[in-house]
Amino acid sequence: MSARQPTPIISVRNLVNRFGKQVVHDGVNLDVMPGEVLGIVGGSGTGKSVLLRTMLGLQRPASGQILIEDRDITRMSDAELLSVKRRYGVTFQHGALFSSLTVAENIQLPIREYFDASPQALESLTELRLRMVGLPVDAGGKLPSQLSGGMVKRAALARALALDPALLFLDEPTAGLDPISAAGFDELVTYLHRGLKLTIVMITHDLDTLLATCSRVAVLVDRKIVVDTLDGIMKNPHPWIQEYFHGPRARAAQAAV
Ligand SMILES: Nc1ncnc2c1ncn2[C@@H]1O[C@H](COP(=O)(O)OP(=O)(O)OP(=O)(O)O)[C@@H](O)[C@H]1O
Repeated sequence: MSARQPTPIISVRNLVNRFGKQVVHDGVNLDVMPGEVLGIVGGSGTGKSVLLRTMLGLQRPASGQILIEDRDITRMSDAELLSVKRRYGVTFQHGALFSSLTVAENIQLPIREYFDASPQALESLTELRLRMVGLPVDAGGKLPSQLSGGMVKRAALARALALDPALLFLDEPTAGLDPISAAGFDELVTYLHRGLKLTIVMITHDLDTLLATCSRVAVLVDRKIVVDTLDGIMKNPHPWIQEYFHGPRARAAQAAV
């Protein structure tokens, strides 16, 4: 008797996205399996952000399906979509936190949106999330502008984890960080993935991050997607994939692992 394949937590089927005459995705298929860390890479302008926005239900595709836990979000009403959104956390590359709110207020925002929590419950949840991402509790009282770049990324992660999601989307989580802070963030992602059994989908340009954290990689090339294990993708003969994984910068990253 063969073991049953687990159901994908996200299934992207025949996705087409276009803007006017420009076709960005032309039949993209992608399964995200529960508990995996999937990295999405691709050259500039290949449609990584558009894919992320479509998977998050922020943008409707020209055609195709996005099934999250077997429900097609492209056909949902706004109210249904809101209940799905509660199940995942996101950190965006830009506009991570509201600058006029303290870190604690930022973390509490998604909780207040869905629950009528008491001030004590909000405070202890905030403290827990800050500790989970390796921030001191007093960071909660600061404004984002009073934190370092690495701390802002951690605070954004704390907010993404506020509702205890099963699924986490990270958009360029280490962009703009120095190599030591980036490596620290990679360790944190791996620790949270193992400890919380999270499924993580991450867009990244950072090969170090990809090698340190991801079990499978999806590469956007020629308006389609190629998905494989790290070992498998490195053997893929596509010229862009070969350059990305075996070019001069790639060799330096792999030597460092
Ligand atoms: N709202 C929009 N209107 C028109 N064109 C858009 C829109 N959003 C994205 N595009 C186009 O779609 C293509 C893919 O954009 P996207 O931002 O997804 O690329 P990316 O792979 O994330 O790039 P980068 O790595 O540089 O961030 C680009 O050519 C972009 O100009």
